[in-house]
Amino acid sequence: MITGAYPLSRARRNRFDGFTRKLVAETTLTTDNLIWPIFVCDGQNTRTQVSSMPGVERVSIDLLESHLEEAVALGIPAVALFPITPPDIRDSKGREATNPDNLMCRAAREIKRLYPDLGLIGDVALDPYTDHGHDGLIENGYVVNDASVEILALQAMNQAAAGIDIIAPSDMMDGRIGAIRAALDKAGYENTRIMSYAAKYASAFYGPFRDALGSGGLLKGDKKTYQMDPANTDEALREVAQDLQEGADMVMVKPGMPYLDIIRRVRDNFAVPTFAYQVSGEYAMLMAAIQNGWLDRDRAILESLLAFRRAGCNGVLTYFAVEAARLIARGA
Ligand SMILES: NCc1[nH]cc(CCC(=O)O)c1CC(=O)O
Ligand SMILES: [Mg+2]
Repeated sequence: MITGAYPLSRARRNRFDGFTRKLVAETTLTTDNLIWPIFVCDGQNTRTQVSSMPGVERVSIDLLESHLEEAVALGIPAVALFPITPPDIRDSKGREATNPDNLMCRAAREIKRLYPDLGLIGDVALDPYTDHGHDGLIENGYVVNDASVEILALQAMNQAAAGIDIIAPSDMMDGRIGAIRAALDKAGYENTRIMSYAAKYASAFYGPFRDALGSGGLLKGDKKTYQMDPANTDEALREVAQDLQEGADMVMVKPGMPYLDIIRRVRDNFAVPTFAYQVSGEYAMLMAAIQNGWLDRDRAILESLLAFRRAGCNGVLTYFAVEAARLIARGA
């Protein structure tokens, strides 16, 4: 550490001009760091807006080619798929999750056909498929662990068979990473990666996502018996340690911006590929201020994403992915 006293040391010298600022920058945000979550819906030529997420759309499979074209051209490495299951297909056990022709699998096969080099991340949890909106099975009003894990492993295999490259369990059941890893390996999918939502908090910031999926109105109660308490930080390290031990290749912290401290601790303690999800509520919050003219759009987007890199993330799942990639391409 240089401690030379003023006036010999002037911190502002390295901020004097643009090229010097670039030379001394400690972190960068590139398009390689961006993962784009997309919502896929049933039907033909169907495109609907998510009202609480201005600019975010649900699109039917036949529109995926044009929907993804720019993202692919800009070099976004991967997309995360979220299916909108029609209410009449949901049931108490989330059976649709294991249907090889469900929306997620059909979308995955189509995207692989159209864009074979685009990485596909599949969310594993039962909430898009259950009529109660929970991520697992319910017995006597409680989301049960081990029986849920059995179905989640089948769901993961179903996705791997459809061409999903990275399985991303977001359910927060105990032991699901080990069960999924064992099931994948046994079925010959030993190179299918697992990005674990290892430290996922019971957060108010998922509200707009649940609107997008149509699971918000269905959800009975809350997810506090399986998602983490926002008060906790040591517990996040134990969750990550366990998932790594069970075979996770990458870990995720979620939500993002209110949990940058967790990201930094995970990075420092484990030095493994670490991701964060800038969730729907964060997007809604930023967009609301941007639309009001209260924040400068381009700068707010890029600064919010750079913060994840500074906190130690390899990459970020963000609804701003395409917008950010455009800005990066322009050299903003
Ligand atoms: N397994 C559900 C899931 N997967 C991703 C999100 C939230 C993503 C977002 O808010 O953008 C959620 C919501 C929840 O746990 O209720
Ligand atoms: Mg866990």
